Amino acid sequence: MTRLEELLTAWLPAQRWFAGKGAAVDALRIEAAHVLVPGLPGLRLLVVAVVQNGRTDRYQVLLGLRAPESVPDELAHAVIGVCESPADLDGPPAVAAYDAAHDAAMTAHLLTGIAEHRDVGPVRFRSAPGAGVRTGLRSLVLTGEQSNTTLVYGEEYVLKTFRRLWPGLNPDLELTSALTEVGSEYVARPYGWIEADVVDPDTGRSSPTTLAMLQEHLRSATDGWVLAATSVRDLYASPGLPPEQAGGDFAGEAQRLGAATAAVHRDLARVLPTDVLGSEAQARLADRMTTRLRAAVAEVPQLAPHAEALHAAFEELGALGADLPVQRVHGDYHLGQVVRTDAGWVLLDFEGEPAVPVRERQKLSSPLRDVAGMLRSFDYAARYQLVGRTDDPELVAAARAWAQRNREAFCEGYAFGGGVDPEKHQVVLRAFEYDKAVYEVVYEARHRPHWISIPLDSITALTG
Ligand SMILES: Nc1ncnc2c1ncn2[C@@H]1O[C@H](COP(=O)(O)OP(=O)(O)O)[C@@H](O)[C@H]1O
Ligand SMILES: O=P(O)(O)O[C@H]1O[C@H](CO)[C@@H](O[C@H]2O[C@H](CO)[C@@H](O)[C@H](O)[C@H]2O)[C@H](O)[C@H]1O
Repeated sequence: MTRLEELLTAWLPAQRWFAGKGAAVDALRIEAAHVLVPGLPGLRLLVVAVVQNGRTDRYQVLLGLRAPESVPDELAHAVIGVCESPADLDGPPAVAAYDAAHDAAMTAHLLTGIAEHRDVGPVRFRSAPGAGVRTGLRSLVLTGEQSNTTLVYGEEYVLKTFRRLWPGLNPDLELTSALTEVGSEYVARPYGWIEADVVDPDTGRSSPTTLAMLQEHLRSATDGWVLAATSVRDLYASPGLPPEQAGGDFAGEAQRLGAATAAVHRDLARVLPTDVLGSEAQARLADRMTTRLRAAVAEVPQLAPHAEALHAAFEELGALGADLPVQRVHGDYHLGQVVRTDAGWVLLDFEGEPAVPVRERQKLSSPLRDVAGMLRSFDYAARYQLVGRTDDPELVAAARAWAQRNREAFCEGYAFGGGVDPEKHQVVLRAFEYDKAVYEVVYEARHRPHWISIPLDSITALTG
């Protein structure tokens, strides 16, 4: 009979959050299978090690096991397959294995665990100091293009389960907690987390690793990407009109978002370490960008014609000379990471780039890296409705005008909100924008090949 490992080998690569798309799975091991609730062996938290091209990545799977005939219809879409029963499961010889994130009867235990500070073997459930956590709420999985899996409990909480596991405290929990402690109005309050000790393959040591974060659910939130996309759609529906006259103008929001971003950067610099990069450190930063560019060109050959121009921009950063202030930053900032609530903009997902080890993501960086991320996102919002239609010069000009207007508004808001004026730091800003666009080309090649033209077209336009 099929083993669970075989089922997972077929299932994992098909998941949106699986990072190793495009490469074959050479081996898969279940490194840990924690029964989360004593007496409930049908709910397990798996740490699954996946070997691809000699590299091992670890993923978290909340696994449900039931007798095949007792899987209810509403869980049919979550079934991974039927496999032989684990030795410690006192039940039928064959069980249906399914993604228990979709099973509200199972996920209720996660909330209870957090509320009760449970320790279950090496898995620790914790609530944030002073946070009372309500239990008995039903969860639903948020759908969407995500690197993780987020559950919404009633109207109260979201529980973000980190799918790809990197040893260490997840920056999302770390930075959101730090900002909440200083009373920032621009983040959603964390209520708790789940962690376990996971072995760091590089050091062989086991370190506490964040598995999930429980956070305030922002009920009135509208995704920044959705708002921006609506504005672009309005513009395309008004041929010949400039963005400021087209209705649905986004510039006011972009400006407020810039100010909110500056406030968050200011708070992060106040409560967490800061430093200044001198010329040698800048040269190393530029070298890292070049290394990433080389790897990207090897993976996506369409980048090759632009490599020289991109490299030149990185070298300019390396030779900057003037000191570069660095601090903790968001690290993967874009319109899908911000939501507009009744009270204003709120920043989410301080996790950084999920494909980068947590150790790297905890390093200090220039806040202009986040600014560059958001400017790239304006460019994405302007271009994505043009995929396959770039031969319409009027629409292309409208897209350019929209991105430029919102870019200026965001930078103005950022400077007004107390940040440096991004437009006065062109060399740094450009290098970060190019570096992000290179990252995006690889990201799209792996996850959304039909969108790869978006960053590639921007790189063509940016590098001339
Ligand atoms: N606290 C929250 N309140 C309301 N919606 C949220 C909250 N956290 C996340 N979301 C929604 O879930 C989406 C994905 O969350 P995010 O943290 O960015 O996960 P991922 O790392 O998987 O992209 C966000 O774009 C937002 O729409
Ligand atoms: O939000 P995540 O942490 O999952 O970030 C990853 O996925 C993002 C896409 O969902 C990706 O962002 C890119 O696409 C966005 C539009 O969908 C665009 O606004 C961003 O500018 C662009 O970078 C992000 O890079 C990736 O890490």
